Amino acid sequence: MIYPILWQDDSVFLIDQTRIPAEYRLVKIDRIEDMAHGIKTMIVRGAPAIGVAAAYGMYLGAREIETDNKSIFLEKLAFFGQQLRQTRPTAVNLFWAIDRMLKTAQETEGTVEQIKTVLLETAKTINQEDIQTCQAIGDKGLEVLPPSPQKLRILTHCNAGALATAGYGTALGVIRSAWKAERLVRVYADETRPRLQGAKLTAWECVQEGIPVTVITDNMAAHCMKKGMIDAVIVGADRIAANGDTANKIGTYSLALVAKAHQIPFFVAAPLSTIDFQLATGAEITIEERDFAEVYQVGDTVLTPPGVDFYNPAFDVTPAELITKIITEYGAVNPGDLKQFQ
Ligand SMILES: CSC[C@H]1O[C@H](OP(=O)(O)O)[C@H](O)[C@@H]1O
Repeated sequence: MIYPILWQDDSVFLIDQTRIPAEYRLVKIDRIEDMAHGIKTMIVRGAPAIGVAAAYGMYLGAREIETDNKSIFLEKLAFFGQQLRQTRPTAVNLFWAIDRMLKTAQETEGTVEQIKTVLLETAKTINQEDIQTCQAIGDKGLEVLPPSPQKLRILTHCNAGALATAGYGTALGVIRSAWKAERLVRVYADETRPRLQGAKLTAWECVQEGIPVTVITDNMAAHCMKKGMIDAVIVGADRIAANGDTANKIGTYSLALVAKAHQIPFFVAAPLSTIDFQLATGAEITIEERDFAEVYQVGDTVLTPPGVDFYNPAFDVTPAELITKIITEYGAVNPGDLKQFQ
């Protein structure tokens, strides 16, 4: 199993996802500012993984606070929470995890040192819960995959795998469960410009586990669907609004439109913690805009001439009506039926 975040020897170790597949390198994180940097620079990325990383980050911050006064401790901890909130705006898991750690600290009786101990245990619990949730999503996904007699060819976008979670993955979790159940023949992985999480991370995960994978460029997806090469599309999510509108990696919306045009089922796989009931529709979801260099440069190669302008939204919003089902750890639901979980 691939675990992108590990607690070991009193430190957090992150798989440096900016180095995969060229190099498998662990980064040791001892301070909250380094965890904030790791989230912002996408050493660790993926909505659930960001939440777990933030939970450990909150403990690392708590560990740095030198006071036995609970009020002062909580005040400083809230400041650290603000630091982590400013790393990336779209994945709701980040904010949910910070809030859960703050609430735990506020509600825990005892000395500051005892609270710190409880915070570490809470971060570990959040980590373990996410792995179990992803495994449940994976297995629940089997219930809604097309019942085709032949094994399925599933297209996915970006990386919603073990690397994007605490382990096992959401979209790739369904793919892993389908592979284990001998329901899958091949994964088609969109490379996913501009950061290429599909070509680099999803492909790496599949190769690690012997799952046949074909990497395609994002602009090949429609052609593959038209040629009858794809039986289903499964993607992850960063934030889902109450009406089922879903924010996910840029390019997901166009993939959903193309799937609809070819009458191919389009699934979103995500834990309940990704649903933001504070937002009525996807129009209210903040879309992160990232450094233009991600668009004009691949590795050391600059793609464009001087003098051009850029736009780099990291996510887009797929309207609920383009989503066949949202696969959660409690089962697959229609996008318009999320209120049952509120
Ligand atoms: C398991 S959902 C992961 C989700 O996060 C990714 O974004 P990023 O790589 O920028 O963190 C992408 O939207 C995935 O679907």
